[in-house]
Amino acid sequence: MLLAEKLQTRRQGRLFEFSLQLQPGEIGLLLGRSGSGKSTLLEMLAGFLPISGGTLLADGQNIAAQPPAQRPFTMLFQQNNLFEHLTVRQNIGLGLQPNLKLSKPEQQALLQAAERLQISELLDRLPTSLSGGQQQRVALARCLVRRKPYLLLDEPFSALDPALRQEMMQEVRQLATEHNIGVLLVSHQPQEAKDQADWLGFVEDGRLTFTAPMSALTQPPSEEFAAYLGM
Ligand SMILES: Nc1ncnc2c1ncn2[C@@H]1O[C@H](COP(=O)(O)OP(=O)(O)OP(=O)(O)O)[C@@H](O)[C@H]1O
Repeated sequence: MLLAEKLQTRRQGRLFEFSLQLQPGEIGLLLGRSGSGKSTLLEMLAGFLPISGGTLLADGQNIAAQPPAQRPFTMLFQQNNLFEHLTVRQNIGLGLQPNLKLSKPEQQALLQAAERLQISELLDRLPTSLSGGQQQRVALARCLVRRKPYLLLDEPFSALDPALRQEMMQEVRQLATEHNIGVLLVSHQPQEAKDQADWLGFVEDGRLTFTAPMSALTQPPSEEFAAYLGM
């Protein structure tokens, strides 16, 4: 389980402080207005921002001082996840070996991930020749081969059309369940993401002010949240 308690950082003098729990195999959906701090939370977890206070435990181990590469996270952004001069095969391979010298089992893992994400026939193409949806599948395949227990998704599908966004969300749901990966997903499309999420968190002014299991969410709990949802 991932556990953050009063995890703090400062940006431009502003305090961000987050507490949350994420179980393996669970998808937590993070909503909130632009600038509220959703990306900041993911960047703190991933180790891209200095932590100035609080606790960060992954499966009981304190990971707050670990560099990003050693933390149990892989992160996927809205775009620019791929190296344009490398083939799809090489882009996925980077998740296994930075020098791209893959052992036989690693090559096998790469092929399995490509098959799992239905991109086997794209392996020798360059990312620029792929559609946005195909590119995000390649990026997801790289996340998958890294075999990290937690996946941080920062609006990864927002550039895709609605049908494709739904399809990719279903894919993430299946990957989370099959591989027992805990997923934190930032999305501005709550209606589309909510069916696949286990719980929802609302970020306001640098804090997670509200979390609830999806099943318990019949009415938005605060005026601010209702306003965000346009209700
Ligand atoms: N690289 C940065 N350097 C300094 N301040 C930043 C940086 N990125 C974001 N901020 C500031 O931190 C605050 C929170 O930004 P953050 O990107 O976490 O919000 P967000 O909720 O993810 O917004 P959005 O939904 O627009 O992506 C904002 O006030 C923003 O200006």
